[in-house]
Amino acid sequence: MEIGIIGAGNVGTAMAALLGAHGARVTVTARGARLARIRAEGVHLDDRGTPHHAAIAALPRLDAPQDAVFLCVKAQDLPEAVAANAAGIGPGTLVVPMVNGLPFWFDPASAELGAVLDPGGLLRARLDPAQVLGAVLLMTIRRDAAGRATSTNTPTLSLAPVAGDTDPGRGAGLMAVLNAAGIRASAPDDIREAVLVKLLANIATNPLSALTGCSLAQIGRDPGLRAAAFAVAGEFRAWAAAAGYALPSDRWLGDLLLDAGDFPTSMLQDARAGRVLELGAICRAPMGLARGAGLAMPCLAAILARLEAAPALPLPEAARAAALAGLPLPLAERT
Ligand SMILES: NC(=O)C1=CN([C@@H]2O[C@H](COP(=O)(O)OP(=O)(O)OC[C@H]3O[C@@H](n4cnc5c(N)ncnc54)[C@H](OP(=O)(O)O)[C@@H]3O)[C@@H](O)[C@H]2O)C=CC1
Ligand SMILES: CC(C)(CO)C(=O)C(=O)O
Repeated sequence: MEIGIIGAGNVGTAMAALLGAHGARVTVTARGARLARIRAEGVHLDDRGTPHHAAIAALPRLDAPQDAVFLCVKAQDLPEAVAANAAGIGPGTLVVPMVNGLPFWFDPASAELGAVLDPGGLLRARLDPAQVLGAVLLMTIRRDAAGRATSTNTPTLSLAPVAGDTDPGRGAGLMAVLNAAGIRASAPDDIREAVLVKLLANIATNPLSALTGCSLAQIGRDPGLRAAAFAVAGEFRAWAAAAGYALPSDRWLGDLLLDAGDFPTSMLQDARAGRVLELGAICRAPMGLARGAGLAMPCLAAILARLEAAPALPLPEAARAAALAGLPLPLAERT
């Protein structure tokens, strides 16, 4: 099986190292200095103390159809990445967008989602829903200046077709390759519900971490930050309940924060590096759906307004308390 990995950031590097080190035929795409370094040194992952290294093919863009392609870019970069790698995606290629947030395939009929997640309609035009496997990745990954990745929890991937009429077994071969590489891959009963469960963690923590510079465990330990995270989670859960999904409790979220330790969320990593934040898929798309259902998300809206008004991100520690003051928390979350 030929596997293409588009994007050699945190997720792409970790996937390429695990798959490549376990004998899968992998080609990764990268740009500039990162491409040169992968060609010279391969890809490296330290997975909870176990090193994985693979010398794999690296190209600026895929040049031949693959059996499966993992899209390991930020959600807002998906259209450009798919267009640039069109030669690697044939009609028989399985396409796996490894993005956080609401994915473009979540509700193809929603114009509201399309406007945020696939503004030019390129993803819907180029990708047949029957070839897309929805994915939810549970992994905490970061990289050092040399591009070597470190991950601190068991790599766990939920994977399933997104179109109702696709053979649910499609992707079974890919699943076997992933499991052989130590990635715990399985098919959830409902891939959309799995997306929302992960999104509960992201929507509650990523913007808050980018604003304040705090890790997941810091958010879990600090009463003010935790209250804000739980307030956003409550707003999101209310929309999900109206849409027919029961999401896990604040207790689940609190445990996740403390278990994750001092991990800087992917959005905090972006804020520190001055990169575009993944706010469309993680915040604006769900807010749009909630708005459409007549539900407001005032605490999330206030955090977004503060992110937009911040002169630089994350805010210095001295400015943290002022940034959190006056957030519209429900009574239950006020300390
Ligand atoms: N970090 C984590 O622990 C986790 C992240 N996620 C999610 O996974 C997704 C990927 O995140 P992550 O790996 O952290 O992101 P990174 O920013 O680390 O990596 C993104 C990669 O995409 C490349 N890229 C950007 N635009 C394009 C393009 N147009 N064509 C080709 N390549 C492109 C970048 O290359 P360049 O550097 O050249 O710009 C970079 O290598 C996100 O949705 C994130 O939220 C999910 C679970 C955990
Ligand atoms: C680890 C986690 C769940 C944090 O919210 C994540 O997915 C991210 O950092 O983007």
